[in-house]
Amino acid sequence: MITVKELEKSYKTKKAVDKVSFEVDKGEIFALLGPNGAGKTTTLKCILKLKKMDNGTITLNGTYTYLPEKKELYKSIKVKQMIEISEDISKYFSKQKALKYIEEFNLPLNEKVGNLSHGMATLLYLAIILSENVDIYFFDEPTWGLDPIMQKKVLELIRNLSLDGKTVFLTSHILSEVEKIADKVAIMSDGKIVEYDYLDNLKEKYVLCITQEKVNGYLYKKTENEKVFLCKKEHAKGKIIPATFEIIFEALVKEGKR
Ligand SMILES: Nc1ncnc2c1ncn2[C@@H]1O[C@H](COP(=O)(O)OP(=O)(O)OP(=O)(O)O)[C@@H](O)[C@H]1O
Repeated sequence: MITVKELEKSYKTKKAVDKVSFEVDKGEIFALLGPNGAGKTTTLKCILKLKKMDNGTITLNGTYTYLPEKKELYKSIKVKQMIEISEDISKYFSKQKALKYIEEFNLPLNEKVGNLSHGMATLLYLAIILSENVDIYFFDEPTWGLDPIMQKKVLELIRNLSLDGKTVFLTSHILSEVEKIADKVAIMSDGKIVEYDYLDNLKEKYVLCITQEKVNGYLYKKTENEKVFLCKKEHAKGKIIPATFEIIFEALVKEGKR
């Protein structure tokens, strides 16, 4: 549903996205991960044609909607008017669904959007996006600023989209939530993709090993008399222990910045 090949984008002298390629299939949840400034939002904006890419090819097969990183909405209107406006401007929007989400998210229909808390405004934006019947859903940091209960609910709703055959592209900093829902991930560091695979494969592929020998991998930690490496299973030496997704992420990002 989404194909990105050799995408490049620079801001003046800063190469924000450097030859990024990946594919997302129908019904998949794909997570683009990386530390602050890695190039995730720029990649997403190039895909959505909100930014002009310098090089590369992008193919999008289907209708789509987008939850931006900055969740800004009209402040002076009420929540229920926001729903009515959404119905007017999008042919894919279901008012009935939106009202169901508004209730599920405990949002006050008669409150002005400008009076909602940061988390409530995010939930309103999510209610609108989730009420669009499209093929592909793009979410830039969908659970940013939400409490743990709402975070869980939103993750479940995103998971349900894929169970309905919808395709999901999300960016996130929260690895534990990505681990719960993503099928496939790409880890970005300094504009480049440093790892791209199905999440299950990724966790199978890497281990930590503690040894004094030289290892074909990434030095994760060093103490006085030991070195801990993250490496692919076939390169492991010494004492081998499983690597968590968080450790894999940290080691690959550190290496990517070198
Ligand atoms: N409009 C812009 N002008 C100049 N540089 C920019 C602009 N937008 C982004 N950048 C730079 O491009 C790089 C990638 O930024 P981007 O917002 O894509 O990262 P990100 O991975 O989404 O980060 P975060 O997780 O903090 O949102 C950063 O170095 C950033 O400073």
